[in-house]
Amino acid sequence: MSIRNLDDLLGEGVSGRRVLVRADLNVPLDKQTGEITDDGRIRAVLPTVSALVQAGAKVVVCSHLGRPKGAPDPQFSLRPVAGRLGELLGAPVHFAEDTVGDSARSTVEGLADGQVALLENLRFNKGETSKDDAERGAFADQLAAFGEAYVDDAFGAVHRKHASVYDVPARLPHVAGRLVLREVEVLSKLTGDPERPYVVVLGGSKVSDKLAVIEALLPTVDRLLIGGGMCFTFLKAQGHEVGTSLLEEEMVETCRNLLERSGGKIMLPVDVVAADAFAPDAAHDTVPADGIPSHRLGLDIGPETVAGFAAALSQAKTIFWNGPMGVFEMAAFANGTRGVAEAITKTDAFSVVGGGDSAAAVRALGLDESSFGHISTGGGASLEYLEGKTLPGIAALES
Ligand SMILES: Nc1ncnc2c1ncn2[C@@H]1O[C@H](COP(=O)(O)OP(=O)(O)O)[C@@H](O)[C@H]1O
Ligand SMILES: O=C(OP(=O)(O)O)[C@H](O)COP(=O)(O)O
Repeated sequence: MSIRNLDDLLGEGVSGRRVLVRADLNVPLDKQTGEITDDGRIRAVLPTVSALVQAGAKVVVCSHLGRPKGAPDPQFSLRPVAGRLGELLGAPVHFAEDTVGDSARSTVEGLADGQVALLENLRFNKGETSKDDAERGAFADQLAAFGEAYVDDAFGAVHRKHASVYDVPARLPHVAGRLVLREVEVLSKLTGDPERPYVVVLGGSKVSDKLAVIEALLPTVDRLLIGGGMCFTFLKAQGHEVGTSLLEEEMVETCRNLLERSGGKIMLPVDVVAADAFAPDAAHDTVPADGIPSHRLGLDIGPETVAGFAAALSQAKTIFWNGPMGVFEMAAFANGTRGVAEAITKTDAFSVVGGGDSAAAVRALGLDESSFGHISTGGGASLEYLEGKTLPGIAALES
């Protein structure tokens, strides 16, 4: 990568300088208690933050969490993340109650050398995600005022043309952090000439984001296995009823075209676990993929599908997996994700798992992380990288 990195910045000396770090601290939270259920993304940014602390910088960390709608929303506050980041760093993290307002200004001004602040959720501000260049730019001006240099370590968000990712680096000396550098190094192994068969597994719930990627990936992969919330739009495109499962009605036609042009590369579930409700204790059964009852929703792939996916994976020499196969957070619907993950660990393929929730699933299911070649912090970001797209966050670092 022909971009400057953290070592270049450290080499210039950062003692006493304010350094703005864009991190992806979008961690899963327990819906009831609000507690962090997986701190992998916080741990992933520690090498960068710790290096800056040790070098005596005043470190101002910013991130998004979830998808709030451009205004403060307490359920998406980064406050619990500040606590956890402080525990992991072994020093308190000063939390600003807003992102660019009075609290942020006084928190940043109060930082001593080697101290860390975390600003409140970037997406509490309309300017962060705005499609309007001027609106994004105005927010980027405010953010950039908090730093004398900018470090992008938010690999999970490099595919977003957002103010903190795309516009701030145009306003400050900028470098890639340790995580971004490592992710790009590993993923570039999959874009060159991956050893074949190359099998991609897709699931999760960000259906419309990821459907767009399939078209670009199809020519480069040998097999594409589709489960999770993704699969129902495809099953519908095959003419099956999907009950109340996750469905992108406006993408059904796109999926029909993809299936026609896929040359048989796409493998869909043959059975699914269909439940009465989106709840851990909901009544559920395994049903054929073409027989989902109208009042039920598919929350996992079934055992026959797992066996078929495992057989396809056993042949692979390169594997990329993004998106859980079911609602793994609920034990009743975790078997598909566990089955696919275990099948991946049994192969001798070079395997990459990408995505906040996919990585969290690997850990939550107690799988051995070292059985995978690489666990990426970005799902959508790694998919778009594999697509060969110029990612806004990377392009901004290059310029
Ligand atoms: N059949 C399904 N219906 C609804 N949600 C699902 C289904 N399968 C998986 N999910 C959900 O998808 C979420 C992860 O999706 P996504 O954000 O796309 O993955 P990642 O973060 O790994 O990129 C998980 O919270 C999981 O519960
Ligand atoms: O969780 C994320 O992406 P992922 O689910 O694709 O891994 C990133 O934090 C980006 O979040 P976004 O998809 O709301 O922009």
